[in-house]
Amino acid sequence: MNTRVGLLFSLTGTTALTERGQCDAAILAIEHFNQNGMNVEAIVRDICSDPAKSAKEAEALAKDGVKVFIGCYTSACRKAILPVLEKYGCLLVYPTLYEGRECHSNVFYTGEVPNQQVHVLLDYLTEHFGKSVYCIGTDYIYPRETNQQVRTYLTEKNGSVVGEAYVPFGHQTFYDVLEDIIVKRPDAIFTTLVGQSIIPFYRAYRRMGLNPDHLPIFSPITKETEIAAMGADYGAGHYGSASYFQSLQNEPNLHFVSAFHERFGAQQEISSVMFNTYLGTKMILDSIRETGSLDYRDVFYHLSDKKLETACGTVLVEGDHHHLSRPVKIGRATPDGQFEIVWDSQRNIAPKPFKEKSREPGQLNEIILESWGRISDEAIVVLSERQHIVYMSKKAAELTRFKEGQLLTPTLLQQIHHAFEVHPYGTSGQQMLLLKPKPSVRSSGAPYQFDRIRTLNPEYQLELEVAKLASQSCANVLITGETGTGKEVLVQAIHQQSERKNGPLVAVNTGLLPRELIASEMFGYIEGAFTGAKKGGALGKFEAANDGTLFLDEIGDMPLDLQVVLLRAIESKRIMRLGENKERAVNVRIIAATNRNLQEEIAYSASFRSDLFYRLNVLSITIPPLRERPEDVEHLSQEFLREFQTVHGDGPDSLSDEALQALVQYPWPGNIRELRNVMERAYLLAGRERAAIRVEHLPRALKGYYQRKPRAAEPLKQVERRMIEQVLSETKTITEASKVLGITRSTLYRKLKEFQMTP
Ligand SMILES: Nc1ncnc2c1ncn2[C@@H]1O[C@H](COP(=O)(O)OP(=O)(O)OP(=O)(O)O)[C@@H](O)[C@H]1O
Repeated sequence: MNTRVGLLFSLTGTTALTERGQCDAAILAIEHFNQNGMNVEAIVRDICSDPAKSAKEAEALAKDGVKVFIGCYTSACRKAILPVLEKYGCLLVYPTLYEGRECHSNVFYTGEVPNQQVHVLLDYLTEHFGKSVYCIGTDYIYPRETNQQVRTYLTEKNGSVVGEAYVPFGHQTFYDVLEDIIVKRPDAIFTTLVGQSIIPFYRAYRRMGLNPDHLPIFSPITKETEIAAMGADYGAGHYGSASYFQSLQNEPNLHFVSAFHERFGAQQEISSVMFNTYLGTKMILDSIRETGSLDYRDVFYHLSDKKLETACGTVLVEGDHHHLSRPVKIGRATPDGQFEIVWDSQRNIAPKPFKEKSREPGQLNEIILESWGRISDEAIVVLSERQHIVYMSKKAAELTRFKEGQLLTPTLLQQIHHAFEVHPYGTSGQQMLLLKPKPSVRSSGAPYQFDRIRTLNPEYQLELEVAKLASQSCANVLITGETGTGKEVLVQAIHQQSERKNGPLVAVNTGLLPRELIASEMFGYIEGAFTGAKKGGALGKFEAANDGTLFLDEIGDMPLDLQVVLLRAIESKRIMRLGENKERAVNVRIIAATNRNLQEEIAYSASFRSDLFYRLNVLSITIPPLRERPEDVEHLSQEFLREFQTVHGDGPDSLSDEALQALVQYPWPGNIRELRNVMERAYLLAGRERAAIRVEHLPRALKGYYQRKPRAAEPLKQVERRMIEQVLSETKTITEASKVLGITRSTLYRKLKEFQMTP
């Protein structure tokens, strides 16, 4: 057999560190193959970690009759040569772990895919260290795709990615990223850095005094070769996963290691990508010899379902997509640069290059959506039929704390409507929401005044008196009330009637903002303060509200450490922009709002600081939920009908008795906001006649309340019990349920006990 094989590896360039060993492994496999009287010629081409060069070199060799290629370490290089493989009918042995989602007819994949390597690492990590992870990677296809899968996988396990950073190929300084990691306090770091950058990253980690026992680094890439290059001390204690480790003590491996050392020197470390290169080269050459054909279709047909005993255990070629089923291990690096096996699958793990994410199938084209979401500045959220978030664009992730896989409960949906202008697309099946932040400065437009806030409820009337008093003072105010009860409306009225009415009213919703953005949103930053900081810096909400009112919505969701900073700013009336050490005086009046019981949180879970609470709670106003003031339902509904006449044109101007009865008896978990939405829907359904809204115009959930026993017959406790039951059935954990219900976990547990319910 006289065959030429093109070895496409980077012998120079940023990934040469790893690829040189792969090239040696391919050469060794070819030499071993030739020992049986064969004559395969290896033609080595340096692709310099450059996709364009990879395609150029591959094409030149293919034109010259080369049919078999081995290499192309990065996914970018692999994808670049696919058109060449198709054009000239060549095959590629791709011997590197990668992100999956590919099954090309001309490629034999002998590296691991995420379910064989990344998922096992995450399982181990979450079991032993915790569920919050910081992802760092080189900025190209593999790390971005892999980290997306990390995010999805962790979400399924109720974990989270608390930070994510990408650096260009060859990046050398990591102190900024490590500082960010320290601030975000993850339980572990997950790195998909490749090439030369791996070395300074692990070294900087050590030099910053971090300790692998408390904050270990997990990597599918950093193995014996990379650890040898950085110095074994720097790698010790960190984790990697693969099917193969040099330290495996089985016969085939002892034989392989000794052959390798004999050929390339005893100092040469052997990593899994090198073993996978040796294995792939050997398997493909054996197959070519056995079929006597260089046609990739014959070769793959012959290889399909082939089983082989190897140094990493039994491997099996999955015929329909040319990936390997294999056992997998997790290793912890030891001070001698090797890996001690801490976990072993002990059985084959089948490759799932297309493992569905936890997404439900739908009509929206995922690929288009993902590319659009990556490049556009739109905040896009896609909901499944069952109201789970199945996709979020980069911008949506930046602007909200939502996670893919999360259930968008009615409460959360209402919060979205509160903070964003929401443009929905699609009515059945999946629904796409385009979110545009509402302007935070609310002094323009037609803000609410006290005369528009009417109530027939005596308790609320007293609270409104306090609110009017508050508008005449400059004391801080804390407004408590369930979502949609009209807290913001009240803030507008207070501001409008205060002496600051000509100044701005600026709102910050700390409940929706990702944790890492809260400080910069509130206090602003200077240019260069952090990666991604805007040129010229940015003004924070405190400064934007100068001489006006700052409305801190969802204050109960503010992380504890930021509560300290906020308290300092409120007390000193001075703020410091991020990255600057100059203090600036600010003159703002603070009105905070929450739907939680902060006193209970202080007492039971210490999740809110009492000093901040007392600083904010100088004047406190509680808005009763709508179900406790059924006397307000009728006049609010009438008010909405009048409003819709102006907005939508002619339509119904009254309510039938039955419809009103249903409205009065319904418990209104979404309060006035929900009532407004229900009325708008009914208004549009009822048509242009000036008739009355009837029960059939109401949503299904409300129809059942018509002709029920009067509300008084359904005690409040019963309503409470029913709501808890409903939320528990829609959520996965007590923490999630308590958030949706707007009460603390301890309160929820108490109520479960009281109602004799099990979570
Ligand atoms: N007194 C009222 N009269 C008419 N509409 C009202 C009144 N109070 C609230 N609304 C309407 O109800 C909706 C919710 O009000 P608002 O945003 O003030 O509630 P919130 O308590 O701040 O909600 P969240 O807790 O979700 O932030 C808005 O559409 C608002 O216009």
